[in-house]
Amino acid sequence: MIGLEDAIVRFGARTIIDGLSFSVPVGRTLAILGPNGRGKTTTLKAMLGFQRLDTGQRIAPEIVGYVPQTGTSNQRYRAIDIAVMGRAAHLGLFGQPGSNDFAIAHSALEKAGAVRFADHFFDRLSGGERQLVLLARALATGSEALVLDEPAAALDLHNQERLLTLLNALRAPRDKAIVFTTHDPNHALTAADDALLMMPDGQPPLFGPVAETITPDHLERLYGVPMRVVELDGPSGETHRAVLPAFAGIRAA
Ligand SMILES: Nc1ncnc2c1ncn2[C@@H]1O[C@H](COP(=O)(O)OP(=O)(O)OP(=O)(O)O)[C@@H](O)[C@H]1O
Repeated sequence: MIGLEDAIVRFGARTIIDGLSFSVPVGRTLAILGPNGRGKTTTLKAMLGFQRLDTGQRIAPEIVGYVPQTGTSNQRYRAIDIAVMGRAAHLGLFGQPGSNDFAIAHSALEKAGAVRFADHFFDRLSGGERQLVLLARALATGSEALVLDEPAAALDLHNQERLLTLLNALRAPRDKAIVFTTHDPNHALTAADDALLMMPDGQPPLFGPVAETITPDHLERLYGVPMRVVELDGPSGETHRAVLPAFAGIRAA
């Protein structure tokens, strides 16, 4: 289980998180959505214990797999070395990773679809490739909780589809609590059970199953953009619901 209970976070005079409560049990996936600067990353950091709470409590297991937003790195580590860092919490203060830790890291790179650049230097990888390596590091922790900050942000459409397939593969055994942030409501519809909508202008957040939270009305309030629902045929004939901003229909000048 991972989440927050009555959490308040203030930066100076600004209250970014105001009495937020939600929890994600093992077996469920939560998508967090909200406008830029609303507090999604701050919420993840609060859950991870990287951000101090003014009041309230974090709920989290001792080890959490965390995939931060991709940053740059000038450290000359290979992808496999980054993945094996996920084992750090199991090694003790001066412990060195052994062959078992490297085997776990290698298998995590395989799961994340990043094994082909296991021996490449991290700082030479593209933003999307780095994100896959950081996902492997999170998987290598073996934690029952996985927290991903905008995992699709640097990915092209093909790799977004791969990431969503991967998130669903991680979700399928129902043995992890998974939390990810996204700016695309369709990612929530595709790969999450629940959604937390961090509404603007001091409005209370909405938390619940995606079928009840990812609706045009709520999304219009969330982003201030008119939204439409479209029904799409899936590969095996089933119907999928997708949401589109109305600007997707704007005629080009
Ligand atoms: N350590 C800090 N000190 C002061 N202000 C901060 C700090 N960290 C974040 N903020 C501010 O808190 C607000 C929320 O930031 P946060 O990164 O959580 O937003 P976000 O919803 O993840 O945004 P985005 O969608 O743009 O990534 C922003 O206005 C940010 O500038």
